Amino acid sequence: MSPHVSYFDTDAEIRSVKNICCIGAGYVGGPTCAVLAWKCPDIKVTITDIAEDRIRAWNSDELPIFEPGLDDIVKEARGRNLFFTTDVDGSIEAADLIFVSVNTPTKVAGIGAGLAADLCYIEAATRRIATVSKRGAIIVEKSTVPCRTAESMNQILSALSPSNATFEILSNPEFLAEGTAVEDLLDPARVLIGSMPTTRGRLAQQRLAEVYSRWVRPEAIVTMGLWSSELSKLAANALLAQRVSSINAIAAICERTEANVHEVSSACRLDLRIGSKFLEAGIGFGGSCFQKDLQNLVYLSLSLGLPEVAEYWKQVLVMNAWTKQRFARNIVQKMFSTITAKHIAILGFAFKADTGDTREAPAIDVCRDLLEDGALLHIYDPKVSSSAINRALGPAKGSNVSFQSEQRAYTVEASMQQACVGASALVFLTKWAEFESHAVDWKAIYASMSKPAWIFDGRNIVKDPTALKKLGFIVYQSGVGY
Ligand SMILES: NC(=O)c1ccc[n+]([C@@H]2O[C@H](COP(=O)([O-])OP(=O)(O)OC[C@H]3O[C@@H](n4cnc5c(N)ncnc54)[C@H](O)[C@@H]3O)[C@@H](O)[C@H]2O)c1
Ligand SMILES: O=c1ccn([C@@H]2O[C@H](COP(=O)(O)OP(=O)(O)O[C@H]3O[C@H](CO)[C@@H](O)[C@H](O)[C@H]3O)[C@@H](O)[C@H]2O)c(=O)[nH]1
Repeated sequence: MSPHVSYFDTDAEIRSVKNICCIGAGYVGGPTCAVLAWKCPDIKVTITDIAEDRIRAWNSDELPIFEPGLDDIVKEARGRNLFFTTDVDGSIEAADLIFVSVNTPTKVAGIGAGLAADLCYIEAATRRIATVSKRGAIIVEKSTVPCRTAESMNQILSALSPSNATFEILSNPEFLAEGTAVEDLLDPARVLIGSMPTTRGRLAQQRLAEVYSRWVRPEAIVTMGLWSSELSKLAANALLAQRVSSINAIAAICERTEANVHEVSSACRLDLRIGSKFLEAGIGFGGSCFQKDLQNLVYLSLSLGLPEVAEYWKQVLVMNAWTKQRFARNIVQKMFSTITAKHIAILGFAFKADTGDTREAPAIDVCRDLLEDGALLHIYDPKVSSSAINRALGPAKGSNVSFQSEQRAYTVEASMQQACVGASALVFLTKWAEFESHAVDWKAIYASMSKPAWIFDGRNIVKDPTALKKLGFIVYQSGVGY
């Protein structure tokens, strides 16, 4: 290993941070560095990506992702000290500090397929840095990576970079949740900064801490070892996902015992040792992170020769898959065991509210199961485009995609009311505030539907089932026994 990469203590200088580059303009790189630029007007922040359409969108009035509050921040900082560009090399070359915020999806082929993280984007970014950065830089792992990924990055830098370039790798995992990204970034529960236990490692850690300390409470900036920081990200997501699967397992028991999971979870929440968050039962967790990071943890455990640990975390995924399936099966069963040619309104498609993201959305599995059983779906989501739904489900019947062989029986609708017209059932799959609003005219919706009219609530949206039953609806709620 070459001495210019600080696995060893050296007296080489770590520059103060005046110019930041972020590789990857996605759901994490975009908001994270936009907030950083907004809060630190004296630091030049360049977000770079190989995806031209994404960069074009970041430079336009239609940002590529929807996050409450993000538009205003980008508008204020863009062109002042925040820049979006496809010039990856130029951005790297000028940077004192480089966030690596590329995607780390689950491998789909080869060794570890279906479990291991695909690190090809991390490797490609690291190789670019090694080749292009003449002076060296602090490199910050922002992506979620398996424990000890920094070691491989270090080896790449050692092998490829010029000998007078000095690099230091830090781990700074991101904990923002989609839909509340700006809020989370402005007031994070914690900012982890992991470094090697060397003088230079600690100095680099301090440099990054200085940047965050411009707006983050000092007690929330936590420094630790590099490997602990990498593993903390996987551990946090595993623990959160585990809570969701645990309450969904309890929900299944509730449905068979006339118990109500919302009452049971509120009883549990009162215990401060259990805590109040992440105990909402429903149709299972989605999103680009929980499943991928659990798979990553399962693979890591197997690679470390810990099959019992791997099996333990795998069960969280098994319970989640079963929860989605069980919800779809319940719909078929309650609707007289056949949904062939029945119209069903799907309300919500995003994996959670306040985002247009559909990655691993439970709605995809539920819709696929219902379509498989012959239903005709009418899908409405306030933030998910019809092209995103087409990508997730395959093109709708009647759409003009001539080269696609398999077409699906669904339409994308412009409103909740429109989706419900003529439907036998409405199914809540995302907890959008507009579905819970007092402004919803349930009487009119009931009148517009086929009879009997069912409601299947997978997101605890219906607060007064008795009122809806009085109107004539047959109401089923996840985790509520009747
Ligand atoms: N989405 C979230 O809420 C979230 C939260 C915390 C952590 N994370 C983690 O952050 C990482 C990024 O997630 P994301 O959701 O932003 O992914 P994303 O797919 O939205 O964005 C990644 C971007 O990186 C770009 N990219 C890939 N290789 C590149 C290269 N060599 N040079 C330049 N650009 C390159 C891609 O084109 C893409 O636009 C992942 O590891 C993820 O697990 C995500
Ligand atoms: O009680 C709950 C809480 C969440 N969910 C579902 O769980 C999924 C994930 O929700 P959430 O964690 O709020 O959103 P993400 O954007 O996926 O954020 C998670 O994943 C990110 C990526 O790693 C982390 O940074 C965040 O800290 C972590 O919360 C969604 O489908 C939710 O509907 C439930 O079903 N019940």
